[in-house]
Amino acid sequence: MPIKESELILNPDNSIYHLNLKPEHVAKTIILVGDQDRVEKVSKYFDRIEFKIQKREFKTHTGYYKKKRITVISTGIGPDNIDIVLNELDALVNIDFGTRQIKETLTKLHIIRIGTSGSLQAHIPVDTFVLSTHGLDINGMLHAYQLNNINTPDFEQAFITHTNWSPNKARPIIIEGSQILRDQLKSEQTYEGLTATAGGFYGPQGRVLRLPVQDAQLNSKMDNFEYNNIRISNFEMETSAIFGLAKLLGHEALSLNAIIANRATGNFTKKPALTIDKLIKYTLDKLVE
Ligand SMILES: O=P(O)(O)O[C@H]1O[C@H](CO)[C@@H](O)[C@H]1O
Ligand SMILES: O=c1cc[nH]c(=O)[nH]1
Repeated sequence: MPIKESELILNPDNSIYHLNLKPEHVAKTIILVGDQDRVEKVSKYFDRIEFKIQKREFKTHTGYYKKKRITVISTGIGPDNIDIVLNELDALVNIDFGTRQIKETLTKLHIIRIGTSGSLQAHIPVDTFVLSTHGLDINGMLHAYQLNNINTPDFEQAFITHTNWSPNKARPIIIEGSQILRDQLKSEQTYEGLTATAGGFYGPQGRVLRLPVQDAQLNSKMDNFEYNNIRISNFEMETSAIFGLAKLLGHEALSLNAIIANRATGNFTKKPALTIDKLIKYTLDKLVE
């Protein structure tokens, strides 16, 4: 059965609804960034840019870095946007837009997030890089899908018990990132850890300006949680959603974050642009090693 027009939505030019891309516009290696202004900060290092487009917060540049074809796309902020970007990217490579049928031979994408994040550990200072071995999903988006054993129930239960997680909030889900990409992208320059992905920047990450949060102790409970020598390293808003959807759809995904805030010590970087630029260059060079 062809997928209905209301479900697989194509624009009049046959590009996919939000990303505005056609299948020939995407490389098999995808870099995802949150901020649309970060797309140029990646593609300025390309030897050649073959395609550029933007719709809403979703800006795409495809080009070549040292002979490797790479697409860089901005996702905007949050796991809800990751639902759009991952589903549309997968459709671009794995659904025939002419017949509206799933292709018989599926294409596996390599998806790498280059983000910014707040460290939860005093020993992971600002201006360092964290590579996420796992994503801790506390925002709930992935519960819309059949998780098909991609998660780790014992690890999740240990976290729920340790934090006395409120049953009124979405059940936490823990998903491992790609081992292939981890081996490719790690080095002595990267800290490794479990990255918590929240559905908001303030209350959902324990920040208090004027509104009290449901559990004022949650961040300190998170920073001393440990399971099989894995600790929660950092907070941001996309990684677990990328890991979950990539795994369900059969893609490899990893996440690298520049640490711009340290929540344990309360400080914020004085040089966010420089640190992000270093992470971009680090990632591009690792991808072509
Ligand atoms: O800098 P990006 O990649 O957007 O990532 C982080 O910054 C945003 C919040 O300021 C969230 O998207 C968070 O995940
Ligand atoms: O603390 C932080 C810093 C960047 N992005 C986040 O989501 N949280």
